[in-house]
Amino acid sequence: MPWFVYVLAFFSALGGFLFGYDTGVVSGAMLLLKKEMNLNALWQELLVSSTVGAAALSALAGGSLNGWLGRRVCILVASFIFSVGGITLSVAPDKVVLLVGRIIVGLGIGIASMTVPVYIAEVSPPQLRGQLVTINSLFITGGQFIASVVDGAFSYLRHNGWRYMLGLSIIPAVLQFIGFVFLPESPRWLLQKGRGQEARQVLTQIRGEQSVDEEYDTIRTSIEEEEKEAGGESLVIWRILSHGPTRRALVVGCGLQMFQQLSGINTVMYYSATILQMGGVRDDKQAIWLAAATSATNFAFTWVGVWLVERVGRRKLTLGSLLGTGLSLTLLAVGFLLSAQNSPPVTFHPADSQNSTCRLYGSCEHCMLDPDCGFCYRENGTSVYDSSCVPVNQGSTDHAAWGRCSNQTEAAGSPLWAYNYCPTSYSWIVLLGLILYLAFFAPGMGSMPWTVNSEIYPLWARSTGNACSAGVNWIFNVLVSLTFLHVAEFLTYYGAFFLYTGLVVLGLLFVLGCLPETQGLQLEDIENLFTGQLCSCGASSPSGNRHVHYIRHGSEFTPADYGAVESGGPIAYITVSTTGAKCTDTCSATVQQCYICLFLMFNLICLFLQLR
Ligand SMILES: O[C@H]1[C@H](O)[C@@H](O)[C@H](O)[C@@H](O)[C@H]1O
Repeated sequence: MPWFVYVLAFFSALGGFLFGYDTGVVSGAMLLLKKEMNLNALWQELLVSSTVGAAALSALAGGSLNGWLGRRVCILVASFIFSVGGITLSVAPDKVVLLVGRIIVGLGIGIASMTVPVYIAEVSPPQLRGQLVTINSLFITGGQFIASVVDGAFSYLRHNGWRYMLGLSIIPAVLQFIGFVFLPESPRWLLQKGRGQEARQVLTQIRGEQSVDEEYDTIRTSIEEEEKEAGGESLVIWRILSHGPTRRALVVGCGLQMFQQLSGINTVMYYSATILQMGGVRDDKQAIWLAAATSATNFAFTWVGVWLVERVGRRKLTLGSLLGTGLSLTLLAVGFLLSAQNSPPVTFHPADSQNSTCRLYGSCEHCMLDPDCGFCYRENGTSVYDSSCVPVNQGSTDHAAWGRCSNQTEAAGSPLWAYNYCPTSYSWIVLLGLILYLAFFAPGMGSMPWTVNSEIYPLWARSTGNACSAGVNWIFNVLVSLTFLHVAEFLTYYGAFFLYTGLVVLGLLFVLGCLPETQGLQLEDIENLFTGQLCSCGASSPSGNRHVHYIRHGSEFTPADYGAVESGGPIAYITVSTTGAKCTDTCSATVQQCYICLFLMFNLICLFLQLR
């Protein structure tokens, strides 16, 4: 395979790296920022979620930008925005400029997240496409990993450390910008815009020695057919919704992105430090480094996805991943449940706690679920004693508002402060669940939604389809990560993780019924997988869904006639048809499973509410 396609994949995947870096780096930067700029909870939330919110908006807008300006220009625009954002953040004199910088970076992330997979898919040969697009996911998790290491390294720099953390993203952004000044546009986009000559040149450049005539003709014919079929001047999104196969592809693409976020990946990523603290890691620095180990696990297992995607295919990889993710979430939930059931009681009621609500809680579990309270205790080996529930300091959650935990010292025998977690001896189950969760999630659900979305839409709908699905990903990202603490407050930690398990089960049914296998097919052939009913997609596979009819003078060939075809017998024509066979059976079974699942989830939630 010519090396040039790898160069293209590398430079475009730098967009994925920036996506991962900028979303990952903020947690460590926030630890320093909140002290240096005296940020209250609202400002901290604003600085974290403004980026994700801006990414959602720009991903949605990126669709028209992509169709209009092309993939290359969009990647150039995104890397320019990343550079401006990085510079703004690193020189920010106050929190308002910081907020502006975070919004600028978010705009870049949104455009990159929807353009890069499309560009890579369009320049890749079919047999390598899955692997090359999955490299983008590898760069996302790689960016998150490097961000956590940078966070760890600069956390020792009390003053201005955050400037380096946030500003370092300028390097890959500038590198990508310079690279794309010289790299070519997607040949498919060029052909769509009627720039056939340039498209042929680019294709020849990317494919090296190989002849490009066949590929060029396939793309051109399919664009001509698409134009006839999908024609009209109406809005692309409207054309997608009124054209059966693309509508189904959109449902599958958005559904996958939604379930990726609903399986709770970003609560696990953002709250890994809390989960690790439950595991007994109390030191801030140690927690930061262990959080780096969490993102390293996510990164390491994304490699497994890159390795497996062209071996087992997208469908099996996603199904296996969802199954493992569901089981690990159950383990996480059980770990939290056991910790809650064995939560240390409150044994000490300080005299000055009279008018605080914290004094009402009888155990650490209830105390830590209230964001205004924390648990102050002493420890003797594994047993907890002299424990109280007291208000947290509003300026920093590292201390109590008053009393023995308000002025912590490292001295032996001094009381310990736990905010957001409880000391427990079941934390190893939670840690094991966390590692297994990432090991199963990363290779499939972490990367396949991006990979599958880059290939399931016909060219005319590709930019808009990817914009919508990336937008859905970001919207659910905000929803899940912003609601986690409230969900945990209402359902407890174990309830929240049981809820994610239920959602993963729904995702499993969705993938089982709706995700076709796209491995090895030309981008132009994939639309055919969506011609049947939505729920029959799962029955399709590149070979399984194709029924070849050899027809001679109106009658079908028998296997005995096969030789006649090969020896040039009297064949009238051959049709290759894609079928949505067994739709009704699969469909009603899937619907039934969905109802049962919803019913079970409802029961589980009721049970937790009663348990509380
Ligand atoms: O595919 C990525 C990846 O799995 C990341 O770890 C996660 O933070 C993103 O939200 C997701 O889109």
